[in-house]
Amino acid sequence: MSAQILDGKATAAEIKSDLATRVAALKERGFAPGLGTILVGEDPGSQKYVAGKHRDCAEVGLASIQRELPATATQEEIEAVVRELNEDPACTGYIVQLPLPKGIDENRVLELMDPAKDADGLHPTNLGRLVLNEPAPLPCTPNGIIQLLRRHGVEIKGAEVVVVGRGVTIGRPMPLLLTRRSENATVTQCHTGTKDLSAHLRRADIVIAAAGVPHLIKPEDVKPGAAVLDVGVSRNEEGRIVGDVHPGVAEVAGWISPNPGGVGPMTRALLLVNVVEAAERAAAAAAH
Ligand SMILES: Nc1nc2c(c(=O)[nH]1)N[C@@H](CN(C=O)c1ccc(C(=O)N[C@@H](CCC(=O)O)C(=O)O)cc1)CN2
Repeated sequence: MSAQILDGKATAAEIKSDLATRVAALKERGFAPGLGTILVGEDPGSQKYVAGKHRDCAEVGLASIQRELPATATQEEIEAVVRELNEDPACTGYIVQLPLPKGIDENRVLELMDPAKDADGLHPTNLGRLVLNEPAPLPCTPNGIIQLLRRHGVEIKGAEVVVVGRGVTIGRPMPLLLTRRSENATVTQCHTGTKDLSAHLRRADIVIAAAGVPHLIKPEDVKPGAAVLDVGVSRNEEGRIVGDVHPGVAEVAGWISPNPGGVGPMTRALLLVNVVEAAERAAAAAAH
């Protein structure tokens, strides 16, 4: 068997094309949404992701506002930029690129953001709204994974899903999205403390691998026909991405997301969705 591809690049392109039409409609009504980014330090991966977010903005017609600080920036200097974007009317949504340099209290920075401008859905208020089933911007990677599965016709309802990882951007929020009534999946969350990861994986209809451990998921761990999403980003000596999923898994799985070209482009597209949806809500509120 050779798995079908969950093509994130093509799916993200479809989403962006729809967003371009919606942004043009907002502009005609006098609303010009803009995405802000705060990047601290010179991590090449983070620089690349942020550059990609601004390219996407240009593609769909969103304004973009970039703030860059050196790796030596203090907590106070970063918080000053957060306050500035909270007040800037041209910036209708923004993100703080993670991770922040060592020594910076990431949670304090996220908590200082205006939740109404939180384009990542990672502010504690918005994560709380998600828990309470209230409308909120959804965390971009988990939402990107759901959209990727839906658009390829992979059945989520009733599926046994194993999420490997418990980080703030993917592992923690992923089960919250999957267990909403609209998805109705049954989720097992695995992590470094899980005793027999392989036993959990072999039962899964859908595997979401976000551990950051190169080739952690082997062909013998995967149930034949399962959908396997690789969100792991490690780099080899040449700087190339090595995912959490061993290439041999493609011979066993029914569906597989390439890495790169799978979940990454979806993360970026769903970020734009959050910005456009917030602007559409503001436009609707102004009309009443
Ligand atoms: N504030 C946030 N920080 C981080 C997030 C996040 O969602 N919000 N997630 C990751 C990084 N990330 C988004 O910021 C991200 C990761 C990967 C990609 C992407 O398009 N990857 C390409 C490959 C690019 C490459 O060659 O390196 C792909 O998968 O095809 C976009 C965004 C951590 N930080």
